[in-house]
Amino acid sequence: MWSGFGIKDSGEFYPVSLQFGGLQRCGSGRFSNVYCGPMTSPIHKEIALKNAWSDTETRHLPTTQYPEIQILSKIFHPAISNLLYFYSMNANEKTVHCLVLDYMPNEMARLRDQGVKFDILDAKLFTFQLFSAIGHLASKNIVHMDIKPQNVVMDRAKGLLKLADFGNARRLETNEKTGGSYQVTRFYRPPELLFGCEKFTPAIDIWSATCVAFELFANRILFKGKDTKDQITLIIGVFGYPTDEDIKSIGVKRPRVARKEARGIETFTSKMLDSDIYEFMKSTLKIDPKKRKSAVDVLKMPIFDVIKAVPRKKRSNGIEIPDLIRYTEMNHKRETEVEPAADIETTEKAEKESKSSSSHSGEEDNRK
Ligand SMILES: Nc1ncnc2c1ncn2[C@@H]1O[C@H](COP(=O)(O)OP(=O)(O)OP(=O)(O)O)[C@@H](O)[C@H]1O
Repeated sequence: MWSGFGIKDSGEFYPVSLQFGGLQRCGSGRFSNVYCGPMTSPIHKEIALKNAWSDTETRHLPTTQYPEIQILSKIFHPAISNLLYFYSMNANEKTVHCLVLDYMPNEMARLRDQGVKFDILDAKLFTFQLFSAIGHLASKNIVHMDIKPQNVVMDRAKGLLKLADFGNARRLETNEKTGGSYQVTRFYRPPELLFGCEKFTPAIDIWSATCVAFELFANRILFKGKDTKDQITLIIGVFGYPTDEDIKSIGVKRPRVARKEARGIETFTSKMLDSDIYEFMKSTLKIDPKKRKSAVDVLKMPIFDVIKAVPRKKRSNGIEIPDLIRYTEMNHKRETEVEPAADIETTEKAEKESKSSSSHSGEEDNRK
């Protein structure tokens, strides 16, 4: 039994006792272990438990103020691996923040590495969900900042997708700088960051999500640069050297790479014959982030008509396309169990109890 917190619709936390069945490790990151299995109390549900720690200035923060928890407590959407509960524990003199998240059985990057190919209908279905997730984030002034296949989890059989890993996500109003070229995994990094711009904008996620969508449609990585310069060269090879207007709008110096004529995204692959797919990509892969279509506008494009068609189409596995009608709504209510009224005293008590608990699996003790 763990003393942790639930999250109210308002984003406030309330104390709650948490219990799990046998959890198995199902993923890991540089500063996290992820376990999957059943939660048995206060609700019965398959969950992913992310045990995360940090080696930066955030390492002594109380769990309620841990940035990933702060961000996740402000969002809730069916295409996001939502934070359901959280608690903390001490391991090796570190605070380990334990996030109870919506679970999905497949990671997109692993499917890709296993050679799984998506047909056009499924690629559209998953792209629609990815863009509805970032539409929700933009409506809450949040930028994910690390959209890539490793952070996209799916239930491939049911045709469902969720965006995961909010460890790099930022709120726009904080006015922090992005750190330019070092943010967002290289293949998915938009031109403005490659050129050294340090502003956060939701358009960063639009570029990255389109690169992920391209992988769903074409089964290969769009821009696989060896380093920052090579990444810029590959992008310029398709869209041409940035115009003076683009450079001025982004507010950076001209990139020092050879000038190239634009080949255009259509010539990049001959297999994707559906012109709606190119229209979508042309509207989101713009060098100037201000010219990229927003996620909400992307969701209205003809590429997704087939996903919205009634009666719902059957996918190649014989299962109907899931009902995504509510995905374009940006305000979803959290499905909470009983919500005991949280007063400050009980919240502080739960945090103390939670901190004094020992490691969930012991593995976090051995990782630095
Ligand atoms: N909700 C989930 N359902 C299923 N698996 C998940 C879920 N969340 C994360 N995982 C798995 O755990 C892995 C690591 O999770 P996550 O990316 O959140 O950790 P991280 O520490 O931020 O990783 P990194 O260091 O790569 O940024 C994911 O790549 C995925 O395989």
